[in-house]
Amino acid sequence: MFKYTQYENLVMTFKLKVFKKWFIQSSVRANNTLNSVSQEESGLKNFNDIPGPKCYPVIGTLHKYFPLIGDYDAEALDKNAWLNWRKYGDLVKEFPGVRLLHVYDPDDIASVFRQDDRYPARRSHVAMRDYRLRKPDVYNTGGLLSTNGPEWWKLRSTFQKNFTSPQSVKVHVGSTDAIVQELVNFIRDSFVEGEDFLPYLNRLNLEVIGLIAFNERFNSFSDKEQEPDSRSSKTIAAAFGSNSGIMKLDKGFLWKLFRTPLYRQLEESQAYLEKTATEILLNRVHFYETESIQDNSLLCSFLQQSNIDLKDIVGMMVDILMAAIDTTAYATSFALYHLARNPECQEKMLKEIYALLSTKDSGITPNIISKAVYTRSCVKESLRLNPVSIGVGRFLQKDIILKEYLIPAGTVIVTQNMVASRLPQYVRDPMVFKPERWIRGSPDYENIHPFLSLPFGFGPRSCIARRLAEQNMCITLMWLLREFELKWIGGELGVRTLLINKPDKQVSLSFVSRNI
Ligand code: HEM
Repeated sequence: MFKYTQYENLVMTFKLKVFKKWFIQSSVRANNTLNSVSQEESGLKNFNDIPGPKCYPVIGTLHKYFPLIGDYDAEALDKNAWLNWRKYGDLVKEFPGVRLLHVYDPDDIASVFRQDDRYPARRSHVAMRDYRLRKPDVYNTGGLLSTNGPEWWKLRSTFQKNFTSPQSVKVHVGSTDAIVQELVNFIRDSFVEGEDFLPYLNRLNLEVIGLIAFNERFNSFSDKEQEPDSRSSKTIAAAFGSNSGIMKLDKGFLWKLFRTPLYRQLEESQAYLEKTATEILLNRVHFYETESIQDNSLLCSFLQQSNIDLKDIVGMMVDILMAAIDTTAYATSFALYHLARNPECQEKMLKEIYALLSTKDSGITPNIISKAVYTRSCVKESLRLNPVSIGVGRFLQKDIILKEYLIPAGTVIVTQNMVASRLPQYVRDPMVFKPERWIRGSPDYENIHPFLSLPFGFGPRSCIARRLAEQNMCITLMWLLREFELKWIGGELGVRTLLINKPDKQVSLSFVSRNI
């Protein structure tokens, strides 16, 4: 009979322990979750061991954001993120009121998205959600931006049909083209060199989204509408007023106790957007009832679906006004900045435009956009260097593993794509604006990690209007370059991180007519 010696017993126990650890770790890796497995047994490292700034009871790492004593600037999150990466590495934990993890390595970013839930969640727009849920006469939900879970999917699947399909986006090329011509005429007739160009890009994008989404013209380039108390000026201000407070309110808690000035700013700007949306909606409902005329607007398509509640349409219209104007205007500002500062890229893009748009009378078509490879690469490259958001936020709904650490459910993840996209280990000469790096067949083509630059997010929760936004940017850039030589007459342009990344200085462009 086989007899264990003491020594054999010890070896067997050790082997069993190693096997158990290996078995648990590999089953965890296979399932990518740890729901039923004790972390200690798995040998995974604890979340609290992830490096990060010092955390105190109650305030966590919020002290870093306090004026005077803190070394973080709440409006320079890109810089904070870069400093954190230098100091702590590829994973950085923080506790600014919630358990937060910054993720820099694109392999880890891929891992976050691959392990994402069926209903990917974000923890953002919390105060806006609170505001909307307190107005059940106007809204059914907190809206697409702030809602999570099956309720989010119900909204998303209802509204996304006409946003996302290539066919439904191409329908809007002609109308966008016509509005960009209004901007071109405005620059020729009225733009004064030295003025900030950003407000006019806001007007352009209000006009474009007004027409595409609601079949509504704001006439924002008219003298009357340029007045501060006009409908277009107030709508643009309300969209900014809503967006600019979101992130600070997400981090804070005082607004839960009383109406802080920032919460009141949010209330007022939401109320204005809501008023604009409701007026447009009521006009349209009446119009469609009496005229039964069809148009290509998103609103018309929403109204054609019998199962949509009008309150959900109001919520979606407000979300559109909030999400469309500043984002596209900032993204276009940075693209113009990079093109103006890189005359050789401007030349190449112009060559492509001349080949595709031989005369000024030719309109841009979907076919032209699909052939405008260099233009599209300029958009991509500009969004790599200057994405509208520093990264993508996700609220973990199950435990996941990153770099041998157990990241528990309930953690807020921020993928730091902007910082990573500017690191030499991932991109050659990362700070150089080089559209060719995206063009297959070009000697400068680089096989860039697919999770490095994610300006529109990723997966089922990614930007609902990605195609539309890219199309609008291409049309704007093509006409501005076709008509004018761009020169940058300002200083280096950085970002203010106000949920979305606003240029930190005025957009100082000189437009020299080409007359060809
Ligand atoms: C260059 C312009 C734009 C950029 C860079 C951009 C970027 C983004 C990003 C990064 C997200 C979060 C994605 C994620 O969590 O995975 C997002 C979400 C969203 N965007 Fe955009 N966006 C742009 C333009 C627009 C426009 C024009 C609209 C509306 C017409 C819009 C509507 C939305 C909405 C409603 C969401 C929330 C989607 C959801 O939660 O299901 N965006 N966008």
